[in-house]
Amino acid sequence: MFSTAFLDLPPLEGAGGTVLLPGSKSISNRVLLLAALSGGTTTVHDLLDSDDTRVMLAALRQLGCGVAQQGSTVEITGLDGQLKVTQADLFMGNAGTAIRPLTAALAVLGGDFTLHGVPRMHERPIGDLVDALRQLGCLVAYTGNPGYPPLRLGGQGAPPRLHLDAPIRVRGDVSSQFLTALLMALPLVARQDVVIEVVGELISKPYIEITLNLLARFGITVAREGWQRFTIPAGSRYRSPGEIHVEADASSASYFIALGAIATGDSGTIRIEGVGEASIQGDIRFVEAARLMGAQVAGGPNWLEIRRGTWPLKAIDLDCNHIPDAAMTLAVMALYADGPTTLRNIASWRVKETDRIAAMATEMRKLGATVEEGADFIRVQPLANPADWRAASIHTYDDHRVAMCFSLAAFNPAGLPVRVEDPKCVAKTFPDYFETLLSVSHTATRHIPVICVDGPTASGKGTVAVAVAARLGYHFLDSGAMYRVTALAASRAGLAIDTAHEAAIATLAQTLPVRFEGGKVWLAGDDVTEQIRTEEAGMNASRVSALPSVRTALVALQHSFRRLPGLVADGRDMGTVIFPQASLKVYLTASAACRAERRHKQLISKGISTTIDSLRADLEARDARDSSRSVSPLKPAQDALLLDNSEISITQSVDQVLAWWEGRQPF
Ligand SMILES: Nc1ncnc2c1ncn2[C@@H]1O[C@H](COP(=O)(O)OP(=O)(O)OP(=O)(O)O)[C@@H](O)[C@H]1O
Ligand SMILES: Nc1ccn([C@H]2C[C@H](O)[C@@H](COP(=O)(O)O)O2)c(=O)n1
Repeated sequence: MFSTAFLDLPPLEGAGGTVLLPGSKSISNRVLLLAALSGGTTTVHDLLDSDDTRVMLAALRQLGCGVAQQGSTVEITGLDGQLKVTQADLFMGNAGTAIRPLTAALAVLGGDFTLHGVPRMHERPIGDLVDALRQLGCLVAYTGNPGYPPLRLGGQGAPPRLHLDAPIRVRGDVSSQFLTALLMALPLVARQDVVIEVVGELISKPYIEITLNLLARFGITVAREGWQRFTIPAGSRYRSPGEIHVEADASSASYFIALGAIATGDSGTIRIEGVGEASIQGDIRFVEAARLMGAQVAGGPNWLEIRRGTWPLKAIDLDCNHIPDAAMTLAVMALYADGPTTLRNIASWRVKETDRIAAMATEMRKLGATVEEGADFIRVQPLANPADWRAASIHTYDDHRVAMCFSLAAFNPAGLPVRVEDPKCVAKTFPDYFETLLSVSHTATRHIPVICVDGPTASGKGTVAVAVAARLGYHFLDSGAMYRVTALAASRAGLAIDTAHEAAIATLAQTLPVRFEGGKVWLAGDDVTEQIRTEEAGMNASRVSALPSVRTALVALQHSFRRLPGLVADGRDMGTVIFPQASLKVYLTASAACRAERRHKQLISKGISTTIDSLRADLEARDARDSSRSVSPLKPAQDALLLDNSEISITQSVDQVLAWWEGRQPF
């Protein structure tokens, strides 16, 4: 997951490949609660691992359920319809799919519970559900603003006396989750037939279909008359199915369906695995909307393949009540359409993670689009000409879907980058969204930004480059490590590091079995991270790096680090030879005295005893060799910015490089 303050997506062009999507949030949280309310153990496969499912799992643990997790498989040992713990304070984060059904289940079971969440959760309405529960005889109190969490349930010791004779009326026109909550809670107390009547036009019906489908898997068959009246039969009792698989998330699939429709087709198709046309999730009908806009979509029971069809996309005018979450993706697709697109009947967007109509309109305007918004619709004018697009920093409102949707703007024909603020907000449903997107997206190499940090030994290049890469979410290339590993490989092969063995060492370097992984360096399966860090290894690296054929042999390996979303490269010739077109080049230096002192401290902290004088002599010798060799000598690139950090801290050095970088961005 990208935990950076922002993620700059370079302009993207093509896309192709296979994506395996995380499990559906709606199914995951429903299944967890149903398993918790059933008796025995339910093994849940392919569970989504996200903020919202973690919130649910934590609550279930607090309530006394057994939770054993191994990767994406979780075993839940349920409560068999009885409370084990009768008092708890439950944190619900911003998970609507957790707070609503838990509120209903705990309210009918009795006990004394408080449920609260993040500030935005306390702005999301829950009054219609509370009204229905109070009608039923449950004790529910608002401890903050009336109509919104936090809530206190029960508190009077004995379980509530429920009035089950009359139909329980619940509004269905604000959120279908209130009905879902009742449908999941009432089987716990169905000593007689229990009837729920929906007041108003029920929105998001496909989510109710998911609920009914999953209830059936757990032994509850609900009778339905249209979408107004639901009956839970007397004697209903939860029965675990033993094992259950969670489908991949159809709403998450929408971004990759859109990607296939937008990205230039010559890179092949986008294949999605884990969800297909037979999905029980309502958002699978996004496929129909994407086809209307011109996408070519083929599919099977649990896979989809998408490629670009009509281009530009076709504008649509669509009632999106049946696909409220995925419809946000259509709004960004509309930027690539042949006319204005209107998405209607989306009032529920206003009470989601953020006011999504306002958020989408505001952020699309930043991209240059003309957007009209109403209480329950949004109309988007396409950005027909490349010149109409603007580079924008997209605010994401702690809303995973805003972040994911706007990543698609990086395919703009103007070749502009897009900044996505707070990219970690995707953790709500798809923690690795950006990694997945970038793994199937392509762009011209020249679009992938590179920051070069060159300089003499112990100037702090590595330290600064690693920190800059971490702040930007970029890859990091430690080119010195390649020469160090080559020197080690040569000595393991019994080759003296001299011109007589240049060809043999270059051949070794060409196929060097080296791997850089999680801060570790592996040579043919051996962890050589520490071994290549000694002063002797540095000196050998300096010698090997003076051999021209060895340098040539390592060029392709260094270039291979230039991957999306960007690279920070540290070395001696990054800016002069390896990445001469880099977007920013920094030449980092410090006085020899200062560098010797730093290296001394570094080695002492590792328990290696040495003297400052000998270190200074070594590093001056190394500088001399690196600067005077015939090929790619150490020197600042002509267009490098010089930073002498003798008198400034690491933080100041990093901030300076980032400030220079920021100064070159168009946002
Ligand atoms: N202002 C500073 N900027 C960067 N590093 C500093 C600074 N002050 C102290 N250091 C320390 O200097 C030491 C040397 O830094 P580092 O290993 O990053 O240098 P380097 O240039 O990559 O060296 P080499 O070329 O030998 O790999 C580190 O222990 C680092 O923490
Ligand atoms: N781009 C590079 C990187 C390194 N070298 C050589 C010269 C150095 O003395 C040696 C070790 O580098 P370090 O790990 O200390 O950065 O490798 C080079 O020639 N070109």
